[in-house]
Amino acid sequence: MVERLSDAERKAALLELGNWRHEAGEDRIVREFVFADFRVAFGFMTQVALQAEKAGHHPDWSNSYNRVRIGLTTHDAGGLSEKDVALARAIDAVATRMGAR
Ligand SMILES: C[C@H](O)[C@H](O)[C@H]1CNC2=NC(N)=NC(=O)C2=N1
Repeated sequence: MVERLSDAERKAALLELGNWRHEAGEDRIVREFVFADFRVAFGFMTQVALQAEKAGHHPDWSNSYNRVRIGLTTHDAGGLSEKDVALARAIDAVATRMGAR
């Protein structure tokens, strides 16, 4: 079973990720992505879904037209784990390729 990140590990991860915000209550990280239109936003979600399946780790997310809001936490660990950090990195790479702002 994957371990929850310590305070120091979480702080280091947030510094590295940069664009993600920590929600202390649920111990999760969140980021909102804005794309050119719905077609691009949905393409992004499709790419992220494939990565999530590959990782066996899945985002909590919502979509409204060209916006995708993503929350990451590890239910099994009761908070943030290295799996969330790894998925956030992968998500950021897809978002950059797809011109997110
Ligand atoms: C059995 C399966 O691997 C687990 O239920 C996985 C699936 N995806 C998951 N995704 C997330 N975000 N947290 C989990 O704890 C989790 N657990």
